[in-house]
Amino acid sequence: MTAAFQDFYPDEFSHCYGCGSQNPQGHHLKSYWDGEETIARFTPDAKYSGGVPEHVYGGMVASLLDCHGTASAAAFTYRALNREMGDGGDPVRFVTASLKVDFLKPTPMGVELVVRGKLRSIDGRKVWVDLSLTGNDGICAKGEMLAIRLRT
Ligand SMILES: CCCCCCCCCC(=O)SCCNC(=O)CCNC(=O)[C@H](O)C(C)(C)COP(=O)(O)OP(=O)(O)OC[C@H]1O[C@@H](n2cnc3c(N)ncnc32)[C@H](O)[C@@H]1OP(=O)(O)O
Repeated sequence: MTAAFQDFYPDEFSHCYGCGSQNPQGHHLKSYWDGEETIARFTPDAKYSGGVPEHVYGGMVASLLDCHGTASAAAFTYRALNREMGDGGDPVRFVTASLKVDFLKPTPMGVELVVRGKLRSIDGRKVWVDLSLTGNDGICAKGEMLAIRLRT
């Protein structure tokens, strides 16, 4: 089975509620390559409802974009450096500096959501990632992230 980007985060940095393997209460989001883009799939539990039970609340949508975006920034950077995650070199780690979310339509509950990341640009430690979240009837949200590479 293919390892997810998050599987390569060092344990001491894997406590994120959205994607950390060391957080037993968290969502454990997993991000992968899909050609030149990145992809993650997630089906929120019914307790993450928005105004009505049929819709997912916006914080969950933003959280999925957030975690997939930083993982994608790391993956894009490894690829740009012609490196592999887990290659034994200095780990490439990112945090979110800025995340803009456009909520285009309600996100449906009870279906698998698909989150995609596309590299816009890499400028030194700054990586811009374009994000989208799709339900069963098209794109529900779009995001723009500026991720910053942590100094090692
Ligand atoms: C840890 C590894 C695993 C992580 C996995 C889980 C991640 C899940 C996603 C998250 O939820 S991350 C948590 C939410 N994010 C944070 O808590 C980050 C808080 N902010 C910081 O720690 C610092 O502000 C940050 C590391 C982002 C930047 O501080 P630095 O001192 O390293 O860099 P600096 O302030 O010099 O900024 C670097 C460049 O980015 C630019 N920049 C920083 N913040 C910006 C911003 N908000 N908007 C636009 N540009 C920004 C800044 O202008 C500068 O541009 P230039 O190089 O061109 O001069």
